[in-house]
Amino acid sequence: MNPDLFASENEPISLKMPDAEVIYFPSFFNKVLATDFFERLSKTIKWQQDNITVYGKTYPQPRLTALYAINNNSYRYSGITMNPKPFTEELLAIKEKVDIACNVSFTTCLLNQYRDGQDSNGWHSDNEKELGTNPIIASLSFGAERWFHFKHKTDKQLKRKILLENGSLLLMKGTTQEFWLHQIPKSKKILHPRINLTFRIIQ
Ligand SMILES: O=C(O)CCC(=O)C(=O)O
Ligand SMILES: [Fe+2]
Repeated sequence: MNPDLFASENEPISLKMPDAEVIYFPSFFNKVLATDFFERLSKTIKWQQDNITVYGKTYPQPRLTALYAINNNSYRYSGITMNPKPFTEELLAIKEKVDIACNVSFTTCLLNQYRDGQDSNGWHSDNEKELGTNPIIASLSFGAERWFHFKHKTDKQLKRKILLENGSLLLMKGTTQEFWLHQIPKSKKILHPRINLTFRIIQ
C-alpha cells in the first residue's frame, strides 16, 4: 500500500461535541512510519502492569502502562503513583512533531499497551489536579485500530465514538475533560496489540 495515496486523509477533523474541543488527525504519521514506531515502542519501552484501586477494590489494570517525562514530576491516578523515566529517542522524535502541531511543549507521556481486545480502559476523564484546568492532551495511536467512546457527564443522550487508526492523533482540549468521559471498550474481534501515547503537561 502506498501511504502517499492517502495523504489527503491527514486533514484534521473537528468533532462536533458541545462543551468540548476535540480534533482528529487520521494520518498524523503515515502507515509505514506508524508501524515502525509501533515495533520500536513495543521493544524499547519498559512496560509494567500495576494494580489499581477503584471504589475500594484492587485488581490488575487491564493493559500495560509506562510513564516518561522531561522532568521528575510524578502522575497519580486511580490510586497509582507513577514516577517517570527520561524520554527515549522514539518518544523525543514523536514529541517534537506533536509539540509543533499543538503549539505547546508537552512535559510528560503516559503510555498504554492494549495487548488485544480483552485489554481496555474504563470510563474516566483526565482531570487529575496535576494537569491543571482545561488540560490539553495529545493522544497518538499505533498498531491495531480501537474504538474510542465519549459520553457527556450530565446530558446522558450525548455520545460519540471514533475509530482510532494506526498513526492518528486525537487532540482533546478546552473543557473536554470537565464535561465528557472517555473509554476504550473491550472487543472480542481485536486480536492484535495497540500502543497509545498520551502527551500531557505536568508542571
Ligand atoms: O488508549 C487511548 O486511546 C486512551 C487512553 C486514555 O484515555 C488515557 O490514558 O487516559
Ligand atoms: Fe484518558
